[in-house]
Formats: sequence, C-alpha cells, structure tokens
Amino acid sequence: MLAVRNANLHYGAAQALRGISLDAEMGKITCVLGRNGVGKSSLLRAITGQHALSSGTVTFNGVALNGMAPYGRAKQGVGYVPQGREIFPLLTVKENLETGYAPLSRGERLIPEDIFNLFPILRSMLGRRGGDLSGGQQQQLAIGRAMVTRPKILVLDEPTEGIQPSIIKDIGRAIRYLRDSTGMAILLVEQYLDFCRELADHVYIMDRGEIVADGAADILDTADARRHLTV
Ligand SMILES: Nc1ncnc2c1ncn2[C@@H]1O[C@H](COP(=O)(O)OP(=O)(O)OP(=O)(O)O)[C@@H](O)[C@H]1O
Repeated sequence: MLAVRNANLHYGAAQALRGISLDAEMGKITCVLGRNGVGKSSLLRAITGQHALSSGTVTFNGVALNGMAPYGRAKQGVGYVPQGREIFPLLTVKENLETGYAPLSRGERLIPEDIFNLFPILRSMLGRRGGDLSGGQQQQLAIGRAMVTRPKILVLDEPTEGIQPSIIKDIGRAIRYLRDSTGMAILLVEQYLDFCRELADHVYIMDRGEIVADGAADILDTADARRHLTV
C-alpha cells in the first residue's frame, strides 16, 4: 500500500499541498478528483519524487520514499504516467518503450506482451516516431512505457486529458485489467468525473491543496462533492 501522511508542499511562499493524507491499496483503483490547480499534479510529483515535500511522509509497502530520487522510486515499483505524457518525440515507439528499462536488471529488460494486447496500435507503430502519434496513441505509449518498468503501483496524471472517447474506453479497460491481473495499486488524478465513477474503488476529492472528502465512488453523487468539483 502507498501511504501519504500529512503532506505539505510549497512552491516558494505558495503552499500547494496542505496536510494531505491518503492511501492507495494494492489491487485497488484510487482516484483523486479536483478542479484545475487544486494540487493534484503536485501530489503525484511528490509521490514520484519530482518535487520534495516540505513536510510529511510517503511510504510504499513500508519503505519510506521521502528523499529518494525518482529513479530509486521506480526501482521500488513506482510507475509514473505524467501529465502531458512526456513522450520523446524523436525516438521511435520501441525506443520510447525501452526507456522504461532504466530501473530494471539486465535479465528483466523485455517489453511485456500485455502492452500490445492492451494497445495493439503500438505494435503496428513500433518503428514510428513518438512525435508522429496522436494524443491518444501517445497516452497509450506512456502507459506502456510505465508497464515496461514492472510497476507495483501505477500513478497516472489525468490520463483522459484531451483524448477522444473511444481511446478513453481503451484506457479504462487497460487500467482495470492491470488491477485485476497483477494486483498492482493504481492511483490516478482526474477532472473527468464519469471516468472515475466507473473505475474507482476509492475516491478522494481535493480542493485548494486539501482532501475534503473520501469514500466509495458513490460519494461523487453527493451535493457536497459536486460543490467541490463544479467550476
Ligand atoms: N512549478 C511551480 N511553481 C510555482 N507554482 C506552481 C508550480 N506548479 C504548480 N504550481 C501552483 O500550485 C498549485 C497546484 O498546481 P497543480 O499543477 O498541482 O494543480 P492540478 O490540480 O494538478 O491542476 P491541473 O489540473 O491544472 O494540472 C497551482 O496554484 C499552481 O499554479
């Protein structure tokens, strides 16, 4: 289980996270919902080691991640699909996938066949440059690249952002498959309520750097949740 406790994060004098505590359990999909700018990406950057917390702790299966570089966290099994996907535009699809080898030992350096079963388009585009792919294909590639690292927790930053509905369905199916087939924990942040309602085992709602509610997906239908989520 990933456990965040009393996390505070600052950008200079501005505080982006205020005393956040949350759990992402193994074999479950945990969704964090919130409007633009409430601190969702900051939370994921703190978990994956892109930005240090000012105070608070992050542990994964009992191992303290605080102070560990992103590479060390990847070795601990933290896979990250960043906002905007961050595909290398001049590398081919295959080379992009192979960048996921970095935290693996030599014997583990294989591209899992599951990636192509979930996203067949990637197999047919292995030799194409990342920059030539559509936004939805790049999102599939970013998830595939994270799968190459054999994550025990997959952390996704707004996987539906700017993506057409048919590919959103494929991504939802892939996330469910990963939960059910591997028992990994999945933590995703989103603004797209219906996507979370369909997928989430547990939901947290964030507003202005704080967790303001949490529970099963049906809390999204409460008036209190809507107040924090509508613009
Ligand atoms: N590098 C940075 N320097 C200064 N302020 C930042 C930085 N990154 C984010 N912020 C600020 O921190 C707050 C939280 O931003 P964050 O990106 O975590 O929110 P978010 O919920 O992920 O929003 P979005 O949906 O737009 O990605 C915002 O007020 C944002 O302007």
